[in-house]
Amino acid sequence: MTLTFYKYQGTGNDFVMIDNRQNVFDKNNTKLVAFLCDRKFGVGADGLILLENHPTEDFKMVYYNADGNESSMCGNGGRCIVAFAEFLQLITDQTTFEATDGLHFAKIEDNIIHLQMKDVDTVKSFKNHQFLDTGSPHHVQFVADLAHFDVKNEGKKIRYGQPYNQAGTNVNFVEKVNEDTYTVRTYERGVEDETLSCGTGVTAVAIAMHNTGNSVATTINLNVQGGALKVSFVKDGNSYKKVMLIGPATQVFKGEIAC
Ligand SMILES: N[C@@H](CCC[C@H](N)C(=O)O)C(=O)O
Repeated sequence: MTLTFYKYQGTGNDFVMIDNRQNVFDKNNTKLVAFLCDRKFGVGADGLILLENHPTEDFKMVYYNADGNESSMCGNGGRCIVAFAEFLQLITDQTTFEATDGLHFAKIEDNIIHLQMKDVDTVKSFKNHQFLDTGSPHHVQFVADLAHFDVKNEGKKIRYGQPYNQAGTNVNFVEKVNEDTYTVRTYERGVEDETLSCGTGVTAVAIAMHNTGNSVATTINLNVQGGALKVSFVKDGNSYKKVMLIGPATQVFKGEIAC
């Protein structure tokens, strides 16, 4: 069988994107997803995303990590699928779609995707880190000299260590640039490596920085390995609402692969 796919990237977090409105894709084939994401034997990507029909909203997003398993929300993937929906002429400049963590509103302004993320009601603070769920689970921790930090090995220890164990977490290492700007490097669960950017990760960092009093700003700039993102939010009591992940999403190429 020959499969038509598109490749997208959002600040360097890259995805195989498939239009599955005609149910062309074998959704339970973990090995096929892992093969397509394999950088040596397949297309190569951090994850694979299916765009599917939805009974009431514009479309449905189904997200798989590079290891082949369906996973929780992907923020950069969410921005990329909005760009893909516009490319397919399913939407114009705004949309509501369903992902694993619920409905997401998004708008496109000057080619930049503004994706609303789920509300965050709980930020758990520990001595050296914070833990929160922004659609996916995130450990947030300051480190010194982030540019030379061993993200892969230190991230892996935390991801598989207590209290996360096998279910795991994504791990974000952070350095402050100024009051409203941070540099972030992320070890991603399901990729089991550092990625160039993680959308739910920078969202978690922005909220954690506000929650811990490191920033009073409600729009935070995040520098990642693959570019720059912004996260804005409104603090309402103990909750973070109207959380927006803002940044570019680009189609890289279209292809066909025998599988
Ligand atoms: N790259 C993503 C996060 C994808 C999910 C994550 N790997 C997990 O399984 O928790 C993003 O941009 O948010």
